[in-house]
Amino acid sequence: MIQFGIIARNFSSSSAVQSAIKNVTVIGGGLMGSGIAQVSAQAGQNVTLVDVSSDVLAKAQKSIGTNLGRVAKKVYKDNPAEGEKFVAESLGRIKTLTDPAEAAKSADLVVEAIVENMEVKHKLFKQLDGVAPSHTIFASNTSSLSINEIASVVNRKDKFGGLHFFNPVPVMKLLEVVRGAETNDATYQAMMSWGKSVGKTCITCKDTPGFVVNRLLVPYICEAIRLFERGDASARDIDIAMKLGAGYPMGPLELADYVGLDTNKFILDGWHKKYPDQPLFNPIPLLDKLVSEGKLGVKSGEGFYKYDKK
Ligand SMILES: CCCCCCCC(=O)CC(=O)SCCNC(=O)CCNC(=O)[C@H](O)C(C)(C)COP(=O)(O)OP(=O)(O)OC[C@H]1O[C@@H](n2cnc3c(N)ncnc32)[C@H](O)[C@@H]1OP(=O)(O)O
Ligand SMILES: NC(=O)C1=CN([C@@H]2O[C@H](COP(=O)(O)OP(=O)(O)OC[C@H]3O[C@@H](n4cnc5c(N)ncnc54)[C@H](O)[C@@H]3O)[C@@H](O)[C@H]2O)C=CC1
Repeated sequence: MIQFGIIARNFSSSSAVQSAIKNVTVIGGGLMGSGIAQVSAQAGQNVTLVDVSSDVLAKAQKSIGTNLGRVAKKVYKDNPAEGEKFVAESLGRIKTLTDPAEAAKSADLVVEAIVENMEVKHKLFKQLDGVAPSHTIFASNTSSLSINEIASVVNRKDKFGGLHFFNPVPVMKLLEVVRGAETNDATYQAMMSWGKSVGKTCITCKDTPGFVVNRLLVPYICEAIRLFERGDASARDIDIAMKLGAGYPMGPLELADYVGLDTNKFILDGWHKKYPDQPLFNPIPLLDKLVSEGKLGVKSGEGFYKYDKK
């Protein structure tokens, strides 16, 4: 059962974890950025959500409203008026912009959640480094890229780290806090307390491929795809096995479809290129085939399973 207890404590009692960070700029208003903006706003922070696309921003505001409504229904089930107030106040703390430089000028913390591409991330952080106040902490929500490599283009390497959230952000309780080679103690502590202030349980990770979760999850999903590819079991049986035999909320092939097969492939290919001697990161012909056919999972309507298009 999903519990919103930690989230609820953030705005409903004086025991909420305090963070010195009050102004958060989230760059990228897609799946992850909208969730990060939501949890920050519901914890009482001033949020600027940035995307290059104003359509994406409009969509993000709509989905944040819906998801805040889900939280309110649960937390304020006996007091709907208070729930409506919570939704309106949280939404009121989120402003949207299409210019990252403008948004960084008043930020205590910038959390980047844009496309998983090193060059694009470099271009963004280089620009931000020139305009953000000197105290501003920069963090990336990257799933698979090196934090040190992303940070290599900024001068404030001591104020740079990883804040890796999980999908769906409002529900998943973990936050991986990644210390880069030059992340200083003050930045690390500030990231840890900010993570707690938005209701997450934080763990500390080194800047290694996939940090903790994805280093285990990616090979696990890949082994499940290989097992299916060999014909050792059906997709449904593999998923049932891991749900009922290992207690996972989703089976590995369902999860691969949920995350996106293109994302799975992108991560695997990147790691294979970087670590060619690691057999766990070898390409998987079936995964390559599905992606080349446009079968990307839930978002395209078909992956290992078929889905109704929304
Ligand atoms: C090679 C691979 C590489 C990885 C690639 C990179 C990705 C990364 O870097 C890291 C990641 O994020 S990995 C993915 C991590 N996420 C998971 O493993 C999700 C596993 N699934 C689940 O936990 C549940 O099925 C789940 C929570 C999704 C749905 O739960 P249920 O099955 O119980 O379904 P519902 O009854 O619909 O939902 C339960 C409660 O949660 C609320 N909810 C669901 N989705 C939500 C969303 N998007 N936003 C806000 N609330 C949401 C839902 O309302 C429901 O609440 P209640 O009705 O109040 O219980
Ligand atoms: N999808 C997932 O399950 C997870 C993804 N991540 C990571 O989070 C990041 C974002 O992933 P998603 O939210 O899934 O992607 P997404 O594709 O849903 O959203 C990315 C957004 O960034 C915007 N964007 C691209 N370049 C930009 C720029 N220069 N300035 C401002 N906005 C820009 C795009 O318009 C898009 O709306 C990636 O680094 C990904 O690896 C981390 C954890 C889980």
